Amino acid sequence: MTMKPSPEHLLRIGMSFWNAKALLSAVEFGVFDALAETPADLRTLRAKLGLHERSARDFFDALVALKLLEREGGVYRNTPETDFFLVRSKPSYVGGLLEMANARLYESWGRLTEALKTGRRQSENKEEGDLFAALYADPERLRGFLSAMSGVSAGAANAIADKFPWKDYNSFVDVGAAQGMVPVTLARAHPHLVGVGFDLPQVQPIFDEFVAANGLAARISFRAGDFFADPLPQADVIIMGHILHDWDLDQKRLLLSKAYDALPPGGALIVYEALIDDERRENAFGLLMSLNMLIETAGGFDYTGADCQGWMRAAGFRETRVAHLVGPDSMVIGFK
Ligand SMILES: C[S@@+](CC[C@H](N)C(=O)[O-])C[C@H]1O[C@@H](n2cnc3c(N)ncnc32)[C@H](O)[C@@H]1O
Repeated sequence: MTMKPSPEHLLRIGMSFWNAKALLSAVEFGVFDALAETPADLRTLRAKLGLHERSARDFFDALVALKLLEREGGVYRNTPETDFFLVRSKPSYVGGLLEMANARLYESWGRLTEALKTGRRQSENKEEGDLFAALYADPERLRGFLSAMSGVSAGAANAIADKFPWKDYNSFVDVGAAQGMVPVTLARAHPHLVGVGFDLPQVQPIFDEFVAANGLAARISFRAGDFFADPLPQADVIIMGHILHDWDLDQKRLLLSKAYDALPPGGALIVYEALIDDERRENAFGLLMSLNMLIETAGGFDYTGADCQGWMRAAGFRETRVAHLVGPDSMVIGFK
């Protein structure tokens, strides 16, 4: 029997921006924050959030249908998942990434066709080559970006804490540490570790605030620097998360060789990203992340575990291996 073809898969993908934008607007309105305070009926919730009456009911019920809210007897409440991950006041909040997607990426991705034609980045200040210079000129955007990075790296940070043999090492440097999610997670999980977050000087106040709020200022410090202009701080383990994909191949190789120089013999480099699978056909998130680098950066691109191991070997690392972390994320470890 031949299967009747169905357009369902195509239409679901083609229209999935509807789902995405409904969630992004819900985060922007603070729907999950409001319902964490108290579950509410349509009238109360609409008034609290300031929505026009025309489509408020459709909006909230669409969120119910998307399994982002629950509704019982006309009263809306968060699902366990949205209550844990999308309430701003909770330490488990990962909505910074969605806030950034809403405020920046949604619009820039509207120019994907243009980016694919020209090879040129499309996010704000298109003419400026460096994403970070463009981002960090505006303190609001800087804070939003750094908190978004915590959302991106929270799951990977826990998995790195579990899956790397930390008992054999005493110190680490997280290169391009952003708000400090990885240093905080590692220090919390392994009380013998001391760590440094290395990043551009503008990042320091936001990093220090996050580390202090987690009670870890005694074991985690910040070092300001530019990883292209300055040597990297020395430590037993160097971590680079979502760093290499921002840069072109020569810059990637330069950063890997700087990491090699900063490690002692026996030291380790951990690179983690949404690594593309070696066959380049499974990890759609990794491949789309690479397109996101087209949208966001002058020459960045994502890569496979095999690519990264090859560059590490060329930089001098004697042994390399790839380990899956969580979801689309994997790490490549290089031992000096
Ligand atoms: C994409 S974010 C990754 C953040 C974090 N490692 C993670 O995985 O969530 C890149 C980080 O690199 C930092 N960065 C960019 N250019 C830098 C430079 N030249 N020197 C030091 N840090 C830099 C940015 O400030 C930002 O925190």
